[in-house]
Amino acid sequence: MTPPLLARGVEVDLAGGPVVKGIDLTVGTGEFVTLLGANGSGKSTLVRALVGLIPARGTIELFGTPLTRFRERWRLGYVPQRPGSAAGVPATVREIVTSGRLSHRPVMGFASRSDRVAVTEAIEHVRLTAKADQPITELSGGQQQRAYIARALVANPQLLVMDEPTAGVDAESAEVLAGLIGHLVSDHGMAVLLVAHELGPMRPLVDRAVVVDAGRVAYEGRVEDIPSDHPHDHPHSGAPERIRPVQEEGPLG
Ligand SMILES: Nc1ncnc2c1ncn2[C@@H]1O[C@H](COP(=O)(O)OP(=O)(O)OP(=O)(O)O)[C@@H](O)[C@H]1O
Repeated sequence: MTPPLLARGVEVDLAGGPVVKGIDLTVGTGEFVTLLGANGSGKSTLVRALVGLIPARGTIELFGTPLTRFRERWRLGYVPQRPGSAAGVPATVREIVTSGRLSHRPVMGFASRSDRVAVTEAIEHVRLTAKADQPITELSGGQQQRAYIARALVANPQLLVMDEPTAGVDAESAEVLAGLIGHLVSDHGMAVLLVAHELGPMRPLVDRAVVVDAGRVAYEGRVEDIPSDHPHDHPHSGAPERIRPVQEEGPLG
């Protein structure tokens, strides 16, 4: 079966030089793969290349189609790292989630009844119904992250790519997210690529871990078998979740 994601020999250069140095990665249908690695190892850069946000060399195919020719955007959901709050008048939760249906609509089309139903359901799934019409800026960090996840999920993607969705979010939000993702993987066969420092409640969902070190794959296999000398926050270490500074990056995806 054609995998949702197939990457071979992916290389990315940023201003300072090579950051991703020849990575092979496959995510199969219904498979949950996590990308682990130390800060600055290239995980975010890799996933941004995989979803087409930045240029890369090598082969990247989504559902068997080369990335450059991939048009079925609804099949891919992407939750970027720590979306910053919007400047100007902040959008409500419902508006943000509705924007996730754009890939289902004709250009400039109005939201259909099915769009509205899908949006209401996605907001319910991340348990934000009571906050649906509040500006996103009035929500906690964890609730904001849930809204962005609802936006990624409202199009019913078959591959969901998430960049540290639970970094710095409250425990309840992390649990809600893990429950929801687990349901979508087991009942709908959604594939997941998760960048994480701490797996937390997502850990039981993981099929395969890929540890990135200095732009290369240093380990691939079961989470339980990751050698402890690999430079990442080892899942057995019990280290507290690292709270990282909010990045100056607008919401994408
Ligand atoms: N826009 C950019 N221009 C130049 N260099 C960058 C840019 N973004 C990231 N880098 C550098 O690329 C390297 C990899 O960064 P990246 O964010 O991909 O790592 P990461 O593994 O996701 O780290 P973290 O866990 O901290 O998010 C780092 O050295 C970083 O400083």
